This record gives sequence, C-alpha cells and structure tokens, in this order.
Amino acid sequence: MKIGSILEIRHLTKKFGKKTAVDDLNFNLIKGETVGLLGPNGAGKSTLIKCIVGLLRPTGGDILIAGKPRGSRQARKISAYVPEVPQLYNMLTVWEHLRFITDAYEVARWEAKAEQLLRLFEIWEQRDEFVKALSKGMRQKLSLCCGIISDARILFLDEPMVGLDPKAIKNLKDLIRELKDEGRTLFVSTHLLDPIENICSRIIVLKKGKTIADGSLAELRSRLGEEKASLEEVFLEVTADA
Ligand SMILES: Nc1ncnc2c1ncn2[C@@H]1O[C@H](COP(=O)(O)OP(=O)(O)OP(=O)(O)O)[C@@H](O)[C@H]1O
Repeated sequence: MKIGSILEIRHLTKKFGKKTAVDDLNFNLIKGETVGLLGPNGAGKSTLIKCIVGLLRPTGGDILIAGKPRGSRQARKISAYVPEVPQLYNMLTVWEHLRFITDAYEVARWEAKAEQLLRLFEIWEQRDEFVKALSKGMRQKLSLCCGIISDARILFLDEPMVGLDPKAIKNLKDLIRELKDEGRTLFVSTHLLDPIENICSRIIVLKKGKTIADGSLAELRSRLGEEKASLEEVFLEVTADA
C-alpha cells in the first residue's frame, strides 16, 4: 500500500460475459481526497464502485481499502456506500432505517446525528413514515442519510444528486465539504458537473472501462490548453475522441 493511500486499485477488470465493463484500471485514492468519477453512460462507473464495495466480484485484479482486501470485514467497517438506486426496506420507517444502519456500524450518539441529517434534507417530519410512502426524492435523501451517518473514513456515492431538489443538492454539496474538512475521503460518481466543479480536488474520467483522464480540474484544463474551461467543457473535450 502506498503511503497516504486509502484505496488502491490494481489491474482491476470486470467482465459480464464477453462485455468488458472495467478494463485493467489502476489508481489510488489518497486519504482526504474528494474525487469526482465521471464518464458517459455505460463507461463502467457503477460497476467499478460495486466491485470496490464488494457487491460484484472482479474478474481480475486487486482492490485494497486501507490495506485490507475489498469485501473484508475491516474494509467494510471503514467504508460507506450510497447506491445509484436506493436499497431500502419498504416495511421500515425512516427512523428505523437509521437505527438499523447505526446499530450495524456501531455509531455513537446516533439519534442526534440522525436528527441533524433528516432536518438538513427536510425529511424530519417523515421520520415515522414507512419507506413505501416516500417520494422518489425522499427515498434518495434517506439513502444518503443512511450512507453518511456512519463514521466511515471513505465514502462511495454513486449518482448521489439524482432526484434531489436544488436546495437538497446545495445542502449535499455543503455536507460533502464538511466531510472533506473532517478528513474523510469521498469518491463521487455523477453526471451533474456543475455541483461537483468546486468540491472535487481530483477528477477521474472513465470511458469504455478505461481511465481517459485523471487529475485536478486545473491539470485537465492545462492538458487541453484551456485555462478557463468549465468542467463541462473539459468533460466534452476529453470524452470526444478517446
Ligand atoms: N449486470 C450486468 N450484466 C451485464 N452487463 C452489465 C451489467 N451491469 C453493467 N453492465 C454493462 O457494463 C457496462 C458498464 O455499466 P455501468 O452501469 O457500470 O456504467 P455507468 O458508467 O455506471 O453507466 P451510467 O452512467 O449509465 O449509470 C455497460 O456496458 C453495461 O451494459
């Protein structure tokens, strides 16, 4: 494990039959980084994240989280994952979900954290409602609360802004900054470029399962010779002919 790394990916490949979704990826995440994972539809972002958090078995390669193999108890204990599609239990209430998650992760003083998060995302009033009664956006908010409430050192957020209203997107951005200030590492897959432009210290762009760009926004801009380019312009340029 490289010094300062919290995640190490070596020669990671994931195939579905003949389709190669992730193709010999190699990169490290350094503790405290906030990294945006971008790429066109089908680039392999969700597959990569699912391999890292132990939901998919890689076809080849190694993944270490804080030096421990992916899927191991130690790796899971320091990781949190917010899936692309919320995985919630219809017959539990909002509050029961948070109790369940915090029990599993042994989170101290969970009630105060749960209240703070539910109020931030404006679903405090729904705390005693069953998940089946929530709107799509409210489910996404609860899924985020479940992912963020633990004290995980590294958080994997797959399309966390989908379905959120503008105020919730702003609150999530502020929260990501707070988590970053606490020294946590964040790996955020998204298609929404504006919200992450100012919060990610590093951008990784995937296409057809391969890394086609990896660096700070300033580095990617200078690579293109476009010092003032927006993240959207950089993204369109690097994905155009790669
Ligand atoms: N369970 C599966 N079985 C077969 N092929 C799959 C499966 N999951 C993903 N794929 C394929 O793997 C490739 C990568 O998919 P993935 O969902 O990781 O992309 P993505 O970058 O997250 O896309 P999007 O931005 O559309 O969510 C795609 O070609 C997809 O069709």
